[in-house]
Order: sequence, then C-alpha cells, then structure tokens
Amino acid sequence: MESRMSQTDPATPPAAAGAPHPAMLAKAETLTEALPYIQKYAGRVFVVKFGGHAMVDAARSREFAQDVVLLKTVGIHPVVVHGGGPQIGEMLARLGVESEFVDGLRVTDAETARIAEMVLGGAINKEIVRWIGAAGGRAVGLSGKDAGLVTARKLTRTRRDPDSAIERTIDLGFVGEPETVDARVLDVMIRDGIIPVIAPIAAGTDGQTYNINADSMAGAIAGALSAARLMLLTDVAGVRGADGELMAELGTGDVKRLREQGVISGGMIPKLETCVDAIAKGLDAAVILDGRVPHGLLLEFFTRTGAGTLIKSS
Ligand SMILES: Nc1ncnc2c1ncn2[C@@H]1O[C@H](COP(=O)(O)OP(=O)(O)O)[C@@H](O)[C@H]1O
Ligand SMILES: CC(=O)N[C@@H](CCC(=O)OP(=O)(O)O)C(=O)O
Repeated sequence: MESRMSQTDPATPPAAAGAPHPAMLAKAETLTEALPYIQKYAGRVFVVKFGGHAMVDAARSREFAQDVVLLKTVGIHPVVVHGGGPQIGEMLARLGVESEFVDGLRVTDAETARIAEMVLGGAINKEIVRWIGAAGGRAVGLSGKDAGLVTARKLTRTRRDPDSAIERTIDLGFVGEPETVDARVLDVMIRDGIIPVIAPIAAGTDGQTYNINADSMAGAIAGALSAARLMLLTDVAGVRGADGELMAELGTGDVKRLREQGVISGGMIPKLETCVDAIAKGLDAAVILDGRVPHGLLLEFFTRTGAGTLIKSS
C-alpha cells in the first residue's frame, strides 16, 4: 500500500477536531472548481504551443509536461506544437551564421533551414517527449514531414516604402506557411492515448524543407482538428494594449488596428495573426499566456479567473 503523509503541515495551525484541515479543504475546493471544465472539455482537443522563450529551464519543462499529462489523464486531448526560436538563434551564433527577422519571422537560407530542422526536430522535440514520458505520459515526436501531416508553401511579405509608398516584396527564403494539413496520423495517435509533439518544419510540394513559425503551425493544426482551444505559451503575461496594461480579452476585429498603431510588434504579430485565422476557421477561442508561470496551463484551464489574454471573434 502507498504510504500517506500526515495531514498536518507544521506551517499551518491545526484544524478544529473532526473538521478537515484548511489546507486539505483548499485542495478539495481546487479540484471541485476544475470539475465543470473537465466535464465541458472531456473528449475535445486542446492545441498547446510551447514557445522557445517559455522553455526557460528544466523545472519549467517538467511542469509543462506534468500539466499536459494531467489533461490527458482527465480525458482532454492535448496536442503539443513547440517553438525554439532562441535555441535556433544560439546554435546559429555558435556556428557563426547571421540571422535577421522580418515581422517576427526568421529569414531562412538553405543552411539556416538545415540548422532549424536539426534544433527543432532533434534536440527540442525529443526533450519534450522525454519530459512527457517522465510524467507518465506517452508522447510521439514528429514534424510536418511525417505521414504528410503538413505541407508548406513559400511565404512572402510585402513592405510599403515610406517615401515612395511603393509596395515591395521581401524574400524570406525557406520560410513557409502551412498549405495543407492531413490530421489522420494525429487522430490515430489521440485515439491510442498518445500525445503528439510537433516540430514546426514541413516540406513543400517542391521537395524543399521549410521553416514555419511555430504559432502558424499550431494554428493550422488547431483548425484541422477543430480544437476547442489554442493556447500559446510565451514569455509575457499576455497582450499589452496601447496603455501598456495587460488586456484580459481582445476581439479579432481589434488586431489589425493594434498592429497599424504599432502596439503589437515582433513575435506578437504571427501569434495574433494565427489566432485571427484560426478563429475565422471555426476555433472557439485562443489564449496567449505566460509560459514561465509554474503550472500556468492548468491555472488557465481549470480556474474561473484564467490567465493571459483571451482572443475571441468580434
Ligand atoms: N503588445 C504586445 N504585448 C505583449 N508582447 C508584445 C507586444 N508586442 C510585441 N510583443 C513582443 O512579443 C514577444 C512574444 O513573441 P515571441 O518572442 O515570438 O515569443 P515565443 O518565442 O514565445 O513565440 C514578447 O516577448 C514581446 O517582446
Ligand atoms: C520562420 C520562423 O521564424 N521560424 C521560427 C521557428 C521556431 C519558432 O517559431 O519558435 P518560437 O515559437 O520559440 O519563436 C524560427 O526560426 O525561429
């Protein structure tokens, strides 16, 4: 039989005779607060994007994996898509390869694409699979290339020249956006109790390897699986408005204006574009939340207050 710890915590005063200890009662209340959410979302898919900035240390990765395994255990189906931008940056710097960003996207030549695939599909993917295994879950790592999960098409950006007002096309190299998603392999895994862990790399119909922003990859997969939620874990508390305050909610109609005003920039651009696209395709809502907060994912799922910024149709 498993050993049981004493109910009394030396730091808290003893409970009245016969009554449960207050600390134990608080634990029971937390569990009952979670009950309606477990009932509402049992059997639904949650796509969780674990950003490179959220993978701050081993403790955080372990807690993230525990949260994901707990969701699976109560009947919700998490699908993990991960990033690794800072880790790719470190490897490129070590190898002396320069890299630049346009609107939060890494301009990717053939060598950068090879290094991105090595870092994302190798080291980071297997590390997350390992942490999920350590938490008692069964995970399988894959990229868009496996079983034709995602095909990519080349992505280009345009910029308006401020002097001449002429639009010019910026070539980002081997940066792709998801073109098709064939989620059958994920359906098989989910049915078999496996948690898929997906790296944002895919092949194009031209046979080239494309580097895809991890938020875009997560959004495309959430759309294809008709997920209940897309959760983007990052290194900020959520989206900050023009006054610098955290926005608890944001309508999809406001995103374009915030971008034009320069309130959202850098990595927040692909994140919010992804949320808007995925909601237009039928996703209920998306959440941008702080991945550095211990068990932030569980707090968002299972408490009335939630955390981060909720993005809804408007
Ligand atoms: N309005 C905004 N609110 C919050 N963060 C913003 C905003 N505009 C730009 N950002 C930037 O977006 C970053 C998150 O994107 P990114 O660095 O790509 O994260 P990740 O690696 O998790 O995908 C934040 O660290 C912040 O610097
Ligand atoms: C095209 C593009 O920018 N790809 C990203 C892929 C990784 C990523 O998106 O990681 P984060 O979520 O940690 O930022 C990159 O090369 O950094």
